[in-house]
Amino acid sequence: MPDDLFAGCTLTSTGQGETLDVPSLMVTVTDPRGAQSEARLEMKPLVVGTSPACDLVVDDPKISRRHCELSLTHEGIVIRDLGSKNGTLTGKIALREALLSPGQPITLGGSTLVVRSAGAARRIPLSTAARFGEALGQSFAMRALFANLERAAATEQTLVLLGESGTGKEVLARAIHEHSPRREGPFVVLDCGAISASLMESEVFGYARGAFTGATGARAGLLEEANGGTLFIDELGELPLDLQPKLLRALEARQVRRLGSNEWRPFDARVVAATHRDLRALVAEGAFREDLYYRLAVVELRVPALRERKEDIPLLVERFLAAHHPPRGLAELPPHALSLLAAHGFPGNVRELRNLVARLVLFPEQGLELPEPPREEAQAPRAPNEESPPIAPLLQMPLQAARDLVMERFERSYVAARLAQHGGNISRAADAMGVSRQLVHRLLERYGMKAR
Ligand SMILES: Nc1ncnc2c1ncn2[C@@H]1O[C@H](COP(=O)(O)OP(=O)(O)OP(=O)(O)O)[C@@H](O)[C@H]1O
Repeated sequence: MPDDLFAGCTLTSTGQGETLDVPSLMVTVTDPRGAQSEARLEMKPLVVGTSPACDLVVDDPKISRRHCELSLTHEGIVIRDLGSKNGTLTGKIALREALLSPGQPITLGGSTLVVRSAGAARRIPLSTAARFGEALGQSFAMRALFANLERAAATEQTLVLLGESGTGKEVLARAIHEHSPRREGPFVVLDCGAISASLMESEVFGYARGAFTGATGARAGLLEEANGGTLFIDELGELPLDLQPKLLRALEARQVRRLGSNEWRPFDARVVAATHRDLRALVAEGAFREDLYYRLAVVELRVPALRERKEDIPLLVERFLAAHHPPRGLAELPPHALSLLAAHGFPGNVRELRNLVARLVLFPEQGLELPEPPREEAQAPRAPNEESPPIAPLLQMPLQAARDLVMERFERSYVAARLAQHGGNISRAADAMGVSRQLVHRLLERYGMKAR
C-alpha cells in the first residue's frame, strides 16, 4: 500500500482555485470471533464502539460504548481514544491521540482495527473565501461547504441543510438568500419546532376572515409573505405529517389557498430548509413523507459540527470578541483559553462557543467555565436560581449577543421550572407552555438538560 494514501488530504492550487484530494479509506475491525465490521472514513470523524449510535459498531464486550475516534486531517489519519476502559493500543502502548501509520494494527479490547485504501481519491473544490455571508470558516470542511453553497445560491434549487443544533444552518440560509438573485425580496422563517401543530396550518397558509372563531380579519400565510424571496423552513423534521401533503401541493402548484377561502393565490418563493434530524431515517420510519423529502432535498448539504472543525475556533472567537463594545481581541483571553476550547466537545456547537465568549467578557473573574457534557444518568433539572445578568456589562455587547445571553438564562430557568411544575412530564409541560413537545425536547437538548 503506498504511503501517500496516509498523507491525509492533499491541497492543490489550480488556476480556478483550490481543490482537496480526499483519500478513499476503509476502516475494518475484526472482533475476537473473526467477524468483521467496516465503515468508510470520510471527512467526518468516525466513532468506533459498542453503542448503536457509533459509526462503526463492534460486538466485543471489552470495547467501550464510545471507544475511539478516527479523523482524516491534512497531516494524515488521527486516532484518538475517547476515554475507553481498556484503551486504544499499538502493541502494548496505549495511545491518547496519534497519527496512524500505513497498515498499522490497533488493538481495541479483544479486536483489531486496520485502515486500508478503498479506491481512488475524491477531488473536492474548496472556496477561496473563509466566509460565506456572516458565516465564518477556514477549515477544509467549511470551505468545501462554502464552495457548494456559492454554486447553489445562484440557482433556484431547493436545498436542505443538515446539521446539529447551533452549527449555523440559519446563518447559512440567510447567506444563501443574500447571494441569490432574490436578495432584494423577503427572507421569511417558518420554524416548525416553535409553532404548535394546531397553529401551524394557519401560519403557513394564512386564513380568510371568519375561517375560525377569532379570525376577525384575513391574513396572508408565510408562503405568501415569502413571495419574491426565500422561505426558510427551520426544523423541517418537526413538520406535522398531516400538513406535509398540503405543503407539497402548494410548492408544486406554486399556489396557496388560505384557510376558509376558495381562492388560489400564486406565490413565488425559493425554499431552503434545515433540520438537525436524520431526514432519511424519518422517511424510512414513515414519520416524513418521501415525496416531500424528494421535492425539497434537491441539494442536501451537511453542516459539520464544531468538534469536526476545531481549526475554526480561533477565527470564531476573534469575531465574537470583536463584536463587543469596546471590541476585544484574542490577546485579552486568559492563558491557554484557545487550547482549552480546542479540547472541548461543543455539543451546542458555534452557539455554545459564542455564549462562552460572551460569558467570559461579561464575567472575566469566573475564567473559562467549560460545562461537563451531560451524563446519561443526569437527574431531572432543578430550577436554577440564576439571576438575569446585570445590565451594565450587557451594554458592552452587541444587541444580538446580549439578547441571546439573557434569553439562554431565561429559557433554562423557565423550562426547568415548567418541567418541575409538571413532574418532568414533557407533554404536559409543553401544553402549559403553549408550544410543541418537539420544541421542549430541542431546548433540553440545546442546554444539555434532561427531564426525569
Ligand atoms: N460559521 C459561523 N460563523 C459565525 N457565526 C456563526 C457560525 N455558525 C453559527 N454562528 C452563530 O451561532 C449561533 C447559532 O447559529 P444558527 O442559529 O444559525 O444555528 P442553527 O444550526 O440554525 O441552530 P438550530 O438548529 O438550533 O436552529 C448564531 O448566533 C450564529 O450567528
